[in-house]
Amino acid sequence: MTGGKKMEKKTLLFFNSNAGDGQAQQIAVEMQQKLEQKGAQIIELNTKTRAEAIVGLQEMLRQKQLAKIVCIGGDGTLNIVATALVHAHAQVPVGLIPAGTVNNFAQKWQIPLEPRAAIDLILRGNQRRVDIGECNGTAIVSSLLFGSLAELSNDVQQRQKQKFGLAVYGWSALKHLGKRQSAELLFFNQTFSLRAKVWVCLMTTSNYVGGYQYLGKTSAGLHVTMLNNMKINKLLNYGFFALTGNLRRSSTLTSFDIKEVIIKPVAKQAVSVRIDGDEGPQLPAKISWLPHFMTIYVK
Ligand SMILES: Nc1ncnc2c1ncn2[C@@H]1O[C@H](COP(=O)(O)OP(=O)(O)OP(=O)(O)O)[C@@H](O)[C@H]1O
Repeated sequence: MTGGKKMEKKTLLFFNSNAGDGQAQQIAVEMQQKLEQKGAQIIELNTKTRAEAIVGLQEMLRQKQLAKIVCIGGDGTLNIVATALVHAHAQVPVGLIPAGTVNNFAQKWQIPLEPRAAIDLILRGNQRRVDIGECNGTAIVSSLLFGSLAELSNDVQQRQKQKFGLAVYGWSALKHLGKRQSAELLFFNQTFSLRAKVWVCLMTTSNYVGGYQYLGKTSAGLHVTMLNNMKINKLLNYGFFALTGNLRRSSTLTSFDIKEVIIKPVAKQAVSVRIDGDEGPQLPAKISWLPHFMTIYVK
């Protein structure tokens, strides 16, 4: 800037009063004081919907107003920030104060679940770049899910999740087991193609899902795990290996790591995708791995 005073970059405090048990707003007040004591200039973004929040954030990123983003919420809230970073092709460091129900991303990166400890970690300033994914323009910070399990998750509302916790997914699964059909899908990129009947397909950016380590050693890329048909004996086998962190040793699964893939239903069938716990687009979808894309504050 010439002639005038150089505009000082600000810290965006982005929070979601719907996340977890609804404490994010209260946490935000305390975090604002802590950040201001350290000399940060705080701005907030007040929006009503996810779509509005993405557009608002994108605008701030384009104007290069932000020194950092402090995000208070779970994976769904962090996904809004990451999606705006993807749209704006921007690199602004992101600090996470976990206030969700599961907080998978925070557990993976050992970000303290206690807000004061999380803000101290951000203030220490240690950063690293982490891998995320992208599906038709939406970021994937932790996971993408489609198939019967994803559809039954669509039946679970945030209100029920806050009241009953994760048990609502188990209840919904029991209600639907046997009712839903698998979908015949084509997975392809420039070097591979696979046609499979899929009951459920999970893609993750790390070896964590639902706050637990479910995979051991993995190679570069998004980690894909598919259940091709669902019977109760398969479910038990799958559960055993998932709980012991060895999901890929289960004989009932197809799994691989991939950097880019297009997924299309073979017939005209509506298959919706869930990303980081929120309802996402329908297939077909182009899914890409974005290595070292997002800068976060870590221990
Ligand atoms: N600024 C916002 N405006 C509207 N909706 C938002 C906003 N921020 C987040 N949301 C939505 O609120 C819902 C809950 O958020 P979030 O996923 O962070 O919490 P959670 O579900 O309790 O946590 P977790 O994903 O870790 O289980 C999500 O559907 C998310 O998209």
